[in-house]
Amino acid sequence: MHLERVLCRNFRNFEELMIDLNPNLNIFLGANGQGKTNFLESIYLMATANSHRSSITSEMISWDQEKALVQLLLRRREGKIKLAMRLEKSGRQVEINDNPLDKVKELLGYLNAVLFSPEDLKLIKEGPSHRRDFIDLEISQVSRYYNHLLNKYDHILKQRNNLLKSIRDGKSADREMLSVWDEQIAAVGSKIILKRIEVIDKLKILARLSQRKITEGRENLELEYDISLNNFSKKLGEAELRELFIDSLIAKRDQEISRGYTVIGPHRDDIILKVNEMDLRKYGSQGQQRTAALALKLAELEFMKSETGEYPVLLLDDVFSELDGLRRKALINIIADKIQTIITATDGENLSGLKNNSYNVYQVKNGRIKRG
Ligand SMILES: Nc1ncnc2c1ncn2[C@@H]1O[C@H](COP(=O)(O)OP(=O)(O)OP(=O)(O)O)[C@@H](O)[C@H]1O
Repeated sequence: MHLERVLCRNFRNFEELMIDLNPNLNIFLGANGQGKTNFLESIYLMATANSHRSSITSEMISWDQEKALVQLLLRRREGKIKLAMRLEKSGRQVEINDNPLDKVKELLGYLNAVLFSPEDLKLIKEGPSHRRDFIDLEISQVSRYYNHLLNKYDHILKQRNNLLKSIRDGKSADREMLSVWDEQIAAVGSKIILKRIEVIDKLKILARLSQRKITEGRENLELEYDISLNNFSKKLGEAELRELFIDSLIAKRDQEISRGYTVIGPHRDDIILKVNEMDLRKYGSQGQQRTAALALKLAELEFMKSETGEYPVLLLDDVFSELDGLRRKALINIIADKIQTIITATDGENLSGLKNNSYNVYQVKNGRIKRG
């Protein structure tokens, strides 16, 4: 798939912007703070229905305005699609081919995009929530049903936590109601866990391949789902996993009541990353961590291709200056003509290897973008 046109009106520092993109490579150059990341944000917002920088709609609207619009023309194998998001301080509305959708999340699955930015090192270095978000966002882009499960799980978790707090604080003694929530959280949570494991099994093969390629066979990257339920075995089917989930909740009853929240479930799980059998987060060098972040992103591209039959759009936010020769080469080889890529950089210094393709260059200055 590729984007043909991006239109932004009163989005961040863009008053009115209409950019026609090259189906292969697009390079956006500009000094710091001119609007390069804002441009990528407008695209990623349409892929994930959320900004990667802020969940607050009003922050994306130009400061002196009440409303903003982002509109994309997308070409997929089955034809052209027009996606639009209208942002107002009170919320967002989305449209597909000029037809409004009921929920913003229904935008998921039309535009698939992979974003790689220096921030992605957090995926390796920081806490489990970054890795959970990574896997959840990735699956949500190819499965609206999975996203629906996540929303349902969040809702059940909140209700269950409220009840646990009330019991702890002596405001409620409704332990029977707790059993009802146990059933519900286990039913939805088991589905989420099984899907994550299935996807991680695919990703680990792809990421391992990428890591070996980038390091010329020196590093083996491994990914493993780290589940918070005791006695879990990969052989369990959905019904058995649900039973195990409920039993585990019952075993944790006193602990959960004294803490006032749910201590096990997919919201507490993690992904363990190892290089050559060593825990990457704790012991990996900066270089190994950067390579793994890149390998995961490359795996994400291939995973989406295998799920949807088309490569997603690749957004690279100022990453070339941070990559060494080998990693840069690996990324350039992947991009080569088959994936529409949108790159931002402060200058073209590290991008020379890319320019064999057909490409457009744009200059970004103070919220204006000009080709050439
Ligand atoms: N809601 C908004 N309304 C108007 N301007 C905004 C808004 N949000 C951010 N900006 C402006 O956008 C600019 C930042 O743009 P952006 O983050 O795209 O920078 P960049 O070109 O990617 O630079 P860098 O290379 O430093 O990342 C800043 O000048 C900021 O003041």
